[in-house]
Amino acid sequence: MSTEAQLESLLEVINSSARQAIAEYKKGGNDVPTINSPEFHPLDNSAHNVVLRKAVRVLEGACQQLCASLAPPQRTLVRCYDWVCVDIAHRKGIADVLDNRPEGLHVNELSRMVRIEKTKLARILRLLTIRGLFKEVTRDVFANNRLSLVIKSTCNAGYLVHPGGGVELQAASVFFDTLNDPEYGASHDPGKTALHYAMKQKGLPTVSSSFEMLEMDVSHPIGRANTFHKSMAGMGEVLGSLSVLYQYPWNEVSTVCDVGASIGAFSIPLAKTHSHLKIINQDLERVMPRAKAAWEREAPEALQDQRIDFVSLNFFEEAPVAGQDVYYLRLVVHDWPDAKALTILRHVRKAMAPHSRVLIQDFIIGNADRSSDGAAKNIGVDIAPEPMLPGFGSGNTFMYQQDLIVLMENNGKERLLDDWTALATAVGLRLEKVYDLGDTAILDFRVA
Ligand SMILES: C[S@@+](CC[C@H](N)C(=O)[O-])C[C@H]1O[C@@H](n2cnc3c(N)ncnc32)[C@H](O)[C@@H]1O
Repeated sequence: MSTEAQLESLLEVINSSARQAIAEYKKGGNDVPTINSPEFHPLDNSAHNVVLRKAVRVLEGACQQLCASLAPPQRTLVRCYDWVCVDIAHRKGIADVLDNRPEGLHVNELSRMVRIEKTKLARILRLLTIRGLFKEVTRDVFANNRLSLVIKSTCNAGYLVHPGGGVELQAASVFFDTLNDPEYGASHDPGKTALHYAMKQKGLPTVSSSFEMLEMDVSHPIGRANTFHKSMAGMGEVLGSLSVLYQYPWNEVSTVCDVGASIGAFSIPLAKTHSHLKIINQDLERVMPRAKAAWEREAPEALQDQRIDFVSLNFFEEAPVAGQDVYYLRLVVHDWPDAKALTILRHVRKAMAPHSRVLIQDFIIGNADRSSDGAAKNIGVDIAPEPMLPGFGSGNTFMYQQDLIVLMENNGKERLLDDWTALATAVGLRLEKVYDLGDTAILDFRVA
């Protein structure tokens, strides 16, 4: 394909994916949202939006690829502080203050309420408006819109920007030094990461992985128990991962063990949607009280009907409860380097009966040379149309960001399909099928 033909193809991909997204929004007689829409669209909080998510994955990837092709390269290199501003807006509760004020609020008044100097606040908010977050109604008057509603304190997604105590910021700020350090740079130990490097520099006690920090006293400079579990629920919302509730044939199974369940951000909705399932919530002992409280609050009927059990587990030391139909690991394996991931999967394999399945909900990175596209497609992975970058390019930005976050925190990693099958083969599992959900995927493994 000539270079110009490649750009023409990208334009076609942009056009067709945008039209597909518009059609999805219009289903059921709804309007298509615009950047100024003041309210959520019914699809925004729906678990039935896989087609939309897949269209947007293509649209975002192709748009960015076209811009990066046509822009002077220096221009694409600019540093981006959007997330710093999102974090400030979230922690200051600006979307809450603007709630039910469609006419907006002058920055002078807003500044008084959230205690940020007014000219600085206006500049922070103005940067966010170019990303579609908040609306500048008239000069210096800001209002909520559909995007800013997502960072109200009642939504979980905002917590993802700052899961707690600024851990990510601290790790990122020393990442360069960590990579150059003779001890940390080459290490794949989950206790020798940029995060640990930052802690060492501050003279803080060492921990074996970032999860140990969750339970540190909240007065600890990087303790973060309070917001981490909310951020996990937020992660589910950002990724639309609950679409699995409708995309997987749950009628084929009766028992589910949620391994590394946290407080049940996946298994509570699972219990509510598929009431025939008996579920076991397994995580570290210290997480159990918080998990029980979440189930009592959000799914008391499951407790009453004895459809949920809580069994503590250290998946590096022991196997989960034996003989369940499904072992579900959502965003767990990506936290760990291969050696640790193998230990977890070996323990899960040990618990499995011949009929058991392991469902891993995680990310799949596209292969750069596209040599395995055919095999991936056959097993259920969507393939980006040519001439898009493999794996949908920046249509999968969140996945590549996660790859860096788990690297900086635990030496974890996102994996190619080949990496997943290699891990599985090593522990006596085979990949039966992949369910591509647009952002994450479900890898369905069976006993080999
Ligand atoms: C990234 S979170 C995912 C939580 C949950 N699966 C979800 O998607 O909401 C990883 C979970 O693994 C748990 N975890 C970490 N180390 C563990 C261990 N050694 N044994 C069992 N669970 C562990 C953490 O407590 C945390 O809840």
